[in-house]
Parts: sequence; structure tokens; C-alpha cells
Amino acid sequence: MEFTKIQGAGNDFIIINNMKLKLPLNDIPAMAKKLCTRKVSLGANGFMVVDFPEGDADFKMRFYNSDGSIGEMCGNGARCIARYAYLNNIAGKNMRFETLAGNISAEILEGRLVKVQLNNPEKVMLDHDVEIDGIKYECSYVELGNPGIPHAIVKYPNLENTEESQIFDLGRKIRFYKEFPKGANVNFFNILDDTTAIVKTYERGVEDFTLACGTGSGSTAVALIFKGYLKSNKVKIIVPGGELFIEVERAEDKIEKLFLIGDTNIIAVGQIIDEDLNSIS
Ligand SMILES: N[C@H](CCC[C@H](N)C(=O)O)C(=O)O
Repeated sequence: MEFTKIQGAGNDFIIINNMKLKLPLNDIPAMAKKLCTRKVSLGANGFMVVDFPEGDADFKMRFYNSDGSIGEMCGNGARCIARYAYLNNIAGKNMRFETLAGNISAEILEGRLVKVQLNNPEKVMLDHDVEIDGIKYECSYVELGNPGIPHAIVKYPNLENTEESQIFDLGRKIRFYKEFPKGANVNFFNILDDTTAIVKTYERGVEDFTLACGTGSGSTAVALIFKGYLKSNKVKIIVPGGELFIEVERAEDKIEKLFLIGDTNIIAVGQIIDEDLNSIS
């Protein structure tokens, strides 16, 4: 089966074109889980399927986390699938595609940079502190799109000197926090200057930290700008896998446009064999 392996800021994905392969959608979650499992298969944070659009968009993006669960959207995935679509003549440099969370537009910039307009925040709860093991953490809750991809944005002083292993248990507990109906991706942040934050994300559906989270960076930027921690509508989010840039167009307390910009890197194009796949029902 033909595939492309691509990563954006260290968030890595497998992409297949189901407009050609025409695989039954019921088979995809198990296939995604198997192919995303490192060491025993190709390995990735997520699995993306290009499919026929239902409306007048260029294509549909179906996103699956590495555990096979469906994600409403994926920001770095959107950047990567946009580059894939352009290089495979599925779309032009400016494109629109459908996702569960709503339509996304993307623009291929110079080199390997891609800019996507993320779904707007449909839910913003700036003061949604969480209490874990008797300790209170400053937290905001943001959902981008409708249905929205859920994000918890948690202040963590000295994050830049904190190992992920030190906050893995905390990340997992907040990911499953009782007050988050859909669970949440957990974005720990610390402010580095007026326009820069560092973010480390424990991702829902990966159930571990990833090197970057695009919608997490966008959600974090929205919360930090509204809370006055970041003092610009153009901010840099430093993530373990590199840097992501967020641009916000806002009218007072309403976000009108939210952009994610970052690098992409095509790792491989080829054929997936994985002999176990045949045994997947
Ligand atoms: N794990 C996320 C989906 C991927 C989000 C992240 N990779 C991004 O770039 O937005 C979820 O299930 O909500």
C-alpha cells in the first residue's frame, strides 16, 4: 500500500490516499493503530487519510491518533497533509479541505513552510484550574472547531528545565480530568518573553508527550494572549521538536482568524508491507 511519512515540528504522520486505495473506513482505526506503533511497524503520532470531499473543498482529511482513535483535527497534521496534497497535485498552493472540526484552509509558503488557518476557538474557558493530588494548577480549557479538539493549557514554571518524565503522571491525570468531557490534550507552558512561550504537550490518543502539537500551540497562544501573558498577535511557541508560529486576528475578545505556521519534512514515500496487516480484521 502506497504511503508517505512526513513530519512537522517533530509531530510525525503516515498519509495514504484513499481516493485511490478505496479501503473500507471500518478497517482504518485498527490499521492506524498497528502502523503507528513504533518498533513493530512504521511508527507515527498519527495516521491521515486523504478522501473525497463531500462539499466543494479540494479533499477531506480524516485524522486518527496512534491509538486508532479519531481526532477532530490536527494542526501539524493539517500542515503536513496540505504539503502532501500540493506535491501530489490534489490541490494548489492555496487549498481548502474538510475535517471533522470544520473546513481548513492552507497555503504552501516558500521552501517547506506551510501555513494553515486553524478552526476558531468555539470554547474558551480561561480560568478552569484543575486540582491533582491536592495541588491546584492554573489551567485554561480551549476547544478549536465544532466539534472541537479539546486542549488544557497548564502553567508550569521552569518547564524549560523540566523533563517530560517528571510531568508524565500529571499530564496523564489532567488528560483524563473528570471535568473534561472529551478528555484533553495537555499543554504545559511557561512564558519566556512577551512574544514567546515554551510548550510541552501530553497528547490525547497518543497517551504520551509528542515533540509538538499544532492545535495545542494554537490553543495555548489564544489563552495566553487573552490572559495577557503574551503581548502580541504574532507569537512563537517553542516545542521540543522545533518552533511553531501562531498569528491571531482578533476583535477585542473574539478570535476572527487563527493561523499556524511551521516547517514540514517528507521522510519517506513508498510501499507499506507489514505482513501483520492481513491479520487485522
Ligand atoms: N491528539 C490530538 C489530535 C492531534 C493533535 C496534534 N497532533 C496537533 O498537531 O494538533 C487529539 O486527539 O485531540
